[in-house]
Amino acid sequence: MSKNAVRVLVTGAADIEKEPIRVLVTGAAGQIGYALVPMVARGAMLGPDQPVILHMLDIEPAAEALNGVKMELIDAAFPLLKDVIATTDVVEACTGVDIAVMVGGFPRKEGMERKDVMSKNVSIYKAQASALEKHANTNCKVLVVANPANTNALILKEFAPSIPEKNITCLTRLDHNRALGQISERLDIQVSDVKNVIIWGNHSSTQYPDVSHVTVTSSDGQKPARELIADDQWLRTEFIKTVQQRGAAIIKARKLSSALSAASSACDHIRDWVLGTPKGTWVSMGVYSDGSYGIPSGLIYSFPVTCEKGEWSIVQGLKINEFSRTKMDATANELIEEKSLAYSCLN
Ligand SMILES: NC(=O)c1ccc[n+]([C@@H]2O[C@H](COP(=O)([O-])OP(=O)(O)OC[C@H]3O[C@@H](n4cnc5c(N)ncnc54)[C@H](O)[C@@H]3O)[C@@H](O)[C@H]2O)c1
Ligand SMILES: O=C(O)C[C@H](O)C(=O)O
Repeated sequence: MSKNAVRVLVTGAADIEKEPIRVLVTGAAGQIGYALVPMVARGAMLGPDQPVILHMLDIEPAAEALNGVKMELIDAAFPLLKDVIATTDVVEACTGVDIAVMVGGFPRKEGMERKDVMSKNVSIYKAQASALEKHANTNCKVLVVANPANTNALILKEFAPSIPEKNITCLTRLDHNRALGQISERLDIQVSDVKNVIIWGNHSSTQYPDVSHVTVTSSDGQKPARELIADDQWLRTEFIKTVQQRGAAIIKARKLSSALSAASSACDHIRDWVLGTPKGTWVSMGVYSDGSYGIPSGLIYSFPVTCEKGEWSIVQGLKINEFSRTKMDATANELIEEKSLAYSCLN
């Protein structure tokens, strides 16, 4: 049977293998790509019974390394991995994909701000928007990881007008997970017992990690994290700063930007989007603003969302105090500035 043929393996009356889902990873020869593709092939993104076909894109200078990644994927003999396409041709990479994880681009190096990588990256996202629009599946879900992630996603949305705007998102789940991690460390509890942090805004040092609604599961039920931490000064200063600056701290320590945590969080983002968020839990996703919470539309902004049947919805009705309002507006203002800078880079 050819690898591309739709397989229906009937091994027992009720045992029918699902059709493979095609997942594009751009920048697949890079460090996030190298961590991400085995996670996808193992089922960490789409579930342990979901076959996948990986489409890996990189640029010509990385073609040999990309082929090496393909060789390793074959060598790992992942049962869920039905085929691997490794290419430097953007059309071949985008054709027929159901999920696109856009990691390709230039990472920030020590001492650089995200704005420094803006001009290199937004032009890549403008070009790849049209390839996705023309060649991906109509309902393709897009996750932009490469920085500046929110603004790259916005450029992709603007230059791919026929992709539904709800299908274009950016990664702030890493920041969300970092905030959960900091709270669990502070309280010396399991991270799985902490939920409902919010990352508002930009995946940058202006993001606002908000603990106002975080709860902790303990033997006597759910308790607000704020009450258990009992140190508002820490929550308003050091905690926020640590989460905002975590990317820079990893770069300082590794001399490379975060990769395994970024790859794992990208899997979390797509898994929850496609398979749904657990009841009573929300996650943070960078999505196209509809004006909720007074955030201007026309920006890709991180909100708390729940997901069901492959659709995200912004959690509504949360109380916003004055401290939060100021921080939410500051990060929105940075995104407005980034948007105009991005357009000036494209002109
Ligand atoms: N949103 C987040 O939470 C988050 C977290 C970590 C890193 N990042 C960002 O993710 C991106 C990738 O990081 P990395 O550490 O893997 O970088 P990397 O340099 O190791 O890999 C990037 C890869 O992209 C490739 N590439 C460059 N231009 C391309 C193009 N036009 N098409 C396809 N591929 C192209 C490069 O050849 C390279 O292999 C960076 O922009 C980084 O800042 C985002
Ligand atoms: O901060 C960076 O530039 C890398 C990445 O976005 C991160 O958050 O780790």
